[in-house]
Amino acid sequence: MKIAIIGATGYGGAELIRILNMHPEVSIHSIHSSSQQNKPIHESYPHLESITEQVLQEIDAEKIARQVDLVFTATPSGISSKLVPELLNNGLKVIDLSGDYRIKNPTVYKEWYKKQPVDAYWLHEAVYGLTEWMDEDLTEIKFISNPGCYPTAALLGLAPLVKNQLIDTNSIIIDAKSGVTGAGRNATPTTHYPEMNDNLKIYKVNEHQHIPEIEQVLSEWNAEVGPITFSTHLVPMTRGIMATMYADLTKEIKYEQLFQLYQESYQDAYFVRIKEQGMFPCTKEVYGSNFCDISLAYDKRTNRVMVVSVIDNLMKGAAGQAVQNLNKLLGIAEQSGLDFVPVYP
Ligand SMILES: NC(=O)C1=CN([C@@H]2O[C@H](COP(=O)(O)OP(=O)(O)OC[C@H]3O[C@@H](n4cnc5c(N)ncnc54)[C@H](OP(=O)(O)O)[C@@H]3O)[C@@H](O)[C@H]2O)C=CC1
Ligand SMILES: CC(=O)N[C@@H](CCC(=O)OP(=O)(O)O)C(=O)O
Repeated sequence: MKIAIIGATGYGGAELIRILNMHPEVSIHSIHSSSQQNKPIHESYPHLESITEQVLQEIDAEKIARQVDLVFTATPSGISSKLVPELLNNGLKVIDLSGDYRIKNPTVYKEWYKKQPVDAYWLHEAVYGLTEWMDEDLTEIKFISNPGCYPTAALLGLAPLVKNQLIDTNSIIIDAKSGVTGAGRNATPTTHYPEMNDNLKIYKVNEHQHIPEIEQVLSEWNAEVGPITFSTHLVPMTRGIMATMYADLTKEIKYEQLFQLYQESYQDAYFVRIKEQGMFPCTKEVYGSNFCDISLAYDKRTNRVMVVSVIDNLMKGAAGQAVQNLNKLLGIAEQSGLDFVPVYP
């Protein structure tokens, strides 16, 4: 399949180039930028020099549609909302990495993103791409909205508990931490080195735009789920997300039963690895890979369960999951082009 990448100069776009270059069924026909046209991508990303000589091109939906079958839009929220309808109207398939098509209620999107929502028609067209929990036959799908990075880690960690009504749905607390690439390539006063190095920051308290995304999916799984508590922290590391989640169990249940439930829930999920008791995952064990590693603990004193879920935000949290979704769309093995060992240490 021939594909194009818009937003190729960003971290998500560069990661798409890296992994799609190794994909057996895909060729990257063109890469696009709104600000760096006619420049070779390796000027922005020297690590790509030997694998591509491609030059960044303008964003012209009609022209792209004549040349490729599918476009990845690794563009900011508020930009994808304008770009994607144009691409779809030209007959292209699209996998969008932004937050513009994840929230199904336009009023909720506007409240949390502080941006103009897209027309409800396009929200309806978008299939939410949390790959492990998608029921649709994706080979017929034209448009996938890739999940947010934090929601991916949190939802994969909570799914078995919520779907099986094992927790008090009003007791969910998600305490999440992210590496700085989660904020994109442009430095800001919050993310540049002297501010971030040797520092730990909590941010967007009770205001994070991923709150409604997580609540939307949890309540699709279990209608009783109410508002969640979700806190986000910036950690002085490049990649990685750890979501530590707590909830009250509705009945007494042994650790072994919980562990078995998680193993069964993810027995066919190549990229979700359930760790043995006491083997809590760390972000480095998934670094540069599409894996999500999950561990559980049960505190019998409080009857509370704790779930720890780690991903690489640029991979399973963005480009990796987008390629996993492409594989579903192509009807090929979900690990095609993604089957590599994490970088360690
Ligand atoms: N970083 C992460 O961990 C994750 C990111 N995401 C989402 O993925 C998307 C990309 O994120 P990320 O790569 O980190 O962001 P970056 O800020 O690193 O890159 C954003 C890209 O968007 C392009 N862009 C900016 N303005 C426009 C415009 N007006 N028209 C077209 N393109 C534009 C920029 O390229 P240029 O200026 O050259 O056009 C740049 O390539 C975002 O929606 C983000 O929220 C989702 C999950 C995780
Ligand atoms: C570390 C960091 O700043 N992370 C970003 C993730 C943003 C993102 O991925 O945005 P959408 O999913 O909404 O498009 C944040 O917390 O806002």
